[in-house]
Amino acid sequence: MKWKVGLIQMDIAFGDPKENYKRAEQWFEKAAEQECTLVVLPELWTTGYDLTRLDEIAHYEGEDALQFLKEQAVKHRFHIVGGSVAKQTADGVKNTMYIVDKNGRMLHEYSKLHLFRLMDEHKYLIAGEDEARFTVDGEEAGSFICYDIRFPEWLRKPVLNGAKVLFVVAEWPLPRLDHWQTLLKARAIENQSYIVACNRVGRDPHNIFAGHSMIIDPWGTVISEGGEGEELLTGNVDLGLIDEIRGRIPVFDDRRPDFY
Ligand SMILES: NC(=O)CCC(=O)C(=O)O
Repeated sequence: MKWKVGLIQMDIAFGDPKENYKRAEQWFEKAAEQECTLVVLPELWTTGYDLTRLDEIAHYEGEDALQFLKEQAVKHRFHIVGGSVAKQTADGVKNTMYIVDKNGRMLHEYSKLHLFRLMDEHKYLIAGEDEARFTVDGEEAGSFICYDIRFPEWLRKPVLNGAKVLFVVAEWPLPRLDHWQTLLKARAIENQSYIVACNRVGRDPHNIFAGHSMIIDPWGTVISEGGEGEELLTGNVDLGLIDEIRGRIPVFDDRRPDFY
């Protein structure tokens, strides 16, 4: 399977879903012009980290955000890894990613497993308990949200069940840009998998965000990397490369799971 992926490295209007829908719609137009076949949005792309106003701005059961993603996918005939949105549930608000295919079918829902205390997530959000593994175009993949990438054992899990590409959506601040780049490269190399990671840019009242969205191949080579401004970052993902790399260094055959 080959995809032309488009990473929407956008700025996000703080606490203003209506404005962010408009912006996302324009980015989707650009992705269609570039003939992308799979498009990725960043974390919390409708609200940003306006956590104190979630009562007002979180999406009731995620419904309107999911509907928007489905319509855009059908309109442009591409798959969408829908970043994440603040989903209001009966138990509290989750940081939730939706993945929809080009026919407007929801393929997968994943809520962030690891809440990031440094940005107060633990005070306003509840953690998810979903599996990270899903299938798109018949290919196994994994879904992760930002801080999740610091937990290698969590990214390993879908890979041990066949995942070849790991999608990451983020609002990762600039002061830890080197962590972002290093962790993503390590996750690609150790898992011999593609990493497709979309980060936001711009600033909110508390943070400046790093951009530097990345597409990394299973050898750890960075195929495309964004700068620190808004852009649609594109690159080709060829899942045929996975078997070649895993054959070159057979890490998965050489594991000693009896010891760990
Ligand atoms: N939104 C996040 O989860 C940020 C994670 C982060 O910045 C980190 O250093 O980890």
